[in-house]
Amino acid sequence: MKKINIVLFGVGNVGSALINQILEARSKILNSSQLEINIAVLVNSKIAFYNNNTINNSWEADFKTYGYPYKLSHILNHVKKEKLTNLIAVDATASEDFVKNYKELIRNGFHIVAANKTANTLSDKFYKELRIELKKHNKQFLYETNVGAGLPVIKTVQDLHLAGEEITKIRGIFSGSLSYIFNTFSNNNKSFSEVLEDARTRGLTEPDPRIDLSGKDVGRKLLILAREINILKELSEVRIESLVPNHLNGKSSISHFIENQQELNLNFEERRSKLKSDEVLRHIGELDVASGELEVKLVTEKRSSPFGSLQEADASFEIYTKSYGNRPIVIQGAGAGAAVTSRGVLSDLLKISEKLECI
Ligand SMILES: NC(=O)c1ccc[n+]([C@@H]2O[C@H](COP(=O)([O-])OP(=O)(O)OC[C@H]3O[C@@H](n4cnc5c(N)ncnc54)[C@H](O)[C@@H]3O)[C@@H](O)[C@H]2O)c1
Ligand SMILES: N[C@@H](CCO)C(=O)O
Repeated sequence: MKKINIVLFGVGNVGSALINQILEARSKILNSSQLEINIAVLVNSKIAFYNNNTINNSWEADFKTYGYPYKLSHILNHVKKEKLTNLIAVDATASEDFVKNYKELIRNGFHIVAANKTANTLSDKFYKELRIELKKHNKQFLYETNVGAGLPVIKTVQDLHLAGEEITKIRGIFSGSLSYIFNTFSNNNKSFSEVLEDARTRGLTEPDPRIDLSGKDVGRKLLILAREINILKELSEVRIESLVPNHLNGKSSISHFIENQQELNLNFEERRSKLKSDEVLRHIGELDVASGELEVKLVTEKRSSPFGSLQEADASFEIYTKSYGNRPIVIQGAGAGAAVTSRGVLSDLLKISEKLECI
């Protein structure tokens, strides 16, 4: 019998879906894998709820009622005091600041599972130091949902690379958010801001939708895959076409952007009016290994092409390698959404637990 103790940072779309999936799957996992999953602490940006009993369906009310203003040091003291082992920190925040805590968490016995892409896309220096710290403390760090949400993209690229397969190019619709937005926008008469608002309220975009529209989210994913195959780049080196006008960029608040998002309509209306009846807009990421170029752009595709015929929030990744020649490995499916993402996080948790000691 094994038990893992999770501290969940980020109780938003993905974090909440994860708790509900764990509640639903917990007894099945206990029976099939002799693994008990305990969510020891729930944390959002303000409060932490220390769960001394088994978490149950009233977790949301308990979190609000019994949550205390939180400090990381309190959480570290709590897990020590309670002698919790097999600790895993889940980062389901979108915070650039939070990842600065990873090294401290590792030093205090935590493995890490991250949906947050930030830790893998800060400087090359941070990227390498984090891996040194993990090795030093014999801790694991899994982040499959960083690219393609629940789709097995990172593992596939890692396995090919590890086996000595030469990856030559990765090209695709990297963003489930923008896939949904441009599928919908190209196929009806709704304004761009209406489509964007619909995607946001369905939990399909980043908490700040400008992270998607500016191309930064796809740029991050390209960088993550590039680093997996030893292409040492910085985010600033990715060539990105931003779809956010300067006056609505990251320097203003999210609510200011949302209040003014109709200002995007004119530009996108113009792009849509230029489409022929057999064409659609598609947001593409490309990593060319030979040139070392990483590029993010909005293009026009034929409706009948593989990318043009994608539906809903589908992402699609074409991985070109030496052995597969000009017929790439294709990984395709929903590339955004809380349910598919949290399932990917849960799968990472189970993978980590396989290597942990029984207690
Ligand atoms: N939604 C998807 O389809 C998807 C897919 C892949 C990856 N992700 C990633 O998952 C993460 C979460 O996305 P989401 O849609 O659930 O976001 P969200 O905004 O709904 O939730 C984020 C949560 O993090 C909390 N938080 C912020 N700063 C914190 C801090 N310092 N400490 C503790 N908690 C903090 C917030 O209070 C909130 O509860 C993001 O990094 C996103 O990129 C999402
Ligand atoms: N913005 C992400 C989903 C949330 O991380 C994507 O489009 O893949």
